[in-house]
Amino acid sequence: MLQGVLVPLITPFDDSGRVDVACLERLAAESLDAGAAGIVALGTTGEASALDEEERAQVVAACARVCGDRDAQLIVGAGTNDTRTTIARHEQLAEFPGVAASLAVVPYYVRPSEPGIVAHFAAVADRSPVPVVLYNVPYRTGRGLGPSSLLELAAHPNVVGVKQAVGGLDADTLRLLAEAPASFAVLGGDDAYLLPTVLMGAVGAIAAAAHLRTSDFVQMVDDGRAGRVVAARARAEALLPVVLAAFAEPNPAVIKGVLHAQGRIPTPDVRLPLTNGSPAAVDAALTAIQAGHR
Ligand SMILES: O=C(O)C1=N[C@H](C(=O)O)C[C@H](O)C1
Repeated sequence: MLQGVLVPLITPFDDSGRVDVACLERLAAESLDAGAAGIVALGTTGEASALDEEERAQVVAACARVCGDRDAQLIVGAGTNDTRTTIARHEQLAEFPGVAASLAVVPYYVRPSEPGIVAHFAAVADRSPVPVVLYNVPYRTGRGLGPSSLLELAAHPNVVGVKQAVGGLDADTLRLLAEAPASFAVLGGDDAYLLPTVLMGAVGAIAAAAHLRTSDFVQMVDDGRAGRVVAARARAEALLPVVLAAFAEPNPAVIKGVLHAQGRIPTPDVRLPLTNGSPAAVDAALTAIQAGHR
């Protein structure tokens, strides 16, 4: 079963704007060595929508190599806003050994009905060679899934979890956590609310801010899952300024700026329509990271 902290890796670009595969492998290895249970390739943070097919394949192959070496969980973003394309992206995952699951976002832009979204995911899960994790992120997609639809999909044998990112710990999420079968992994997807979500039953998290202070995120989630509430809360409070700073501008601009300032990636560049993190936002994040180490 999927569990623990998974880092949705940024995609590093070199000076010529190409994907820096060696750097990506290093970042994946650093995250896993710091305690992350796995990696998400081609997430929002990985700028998947700005990569072409060849680049996407490079990223998945690199992450599969590192996760394979370390026996770590690899989830690969494969959702689009069209059912046929989403099925095709899922079928391509059969070429990569060791993919634990796909991450399939609620179809964005077209604003389907909730039954339409359920039918979309059922069609994808029917055909996918790997288990499917739903990605419920209404503030990005314009549409979301309520608890009844999520629980209906949780009964599909090839739907194994959800990354729940609804902008808070709301009553719908509490109902989902209370009623989901034990085999269905609810993963927190809002970095600021990870601990409360874990305390109410989530088994892990997909958190972009875990690029920074990875081991603290891992410890916080471990403590939360084990019921060590005082320790977990202290760590969550210490990490909150890091999370707020990381998301002060559109993700992953600030995280890339920080990783570049730390010498971990060759450029801080994101691809348009995103723009690079401002120096002020990157400095504020570096200060927040440093403060938590004191
Ligand atoms: O790429 C991801 O997966 C994540 N993306 C979210 C976003 O950019 O909205 C943030 C979350 O931490 C993980």
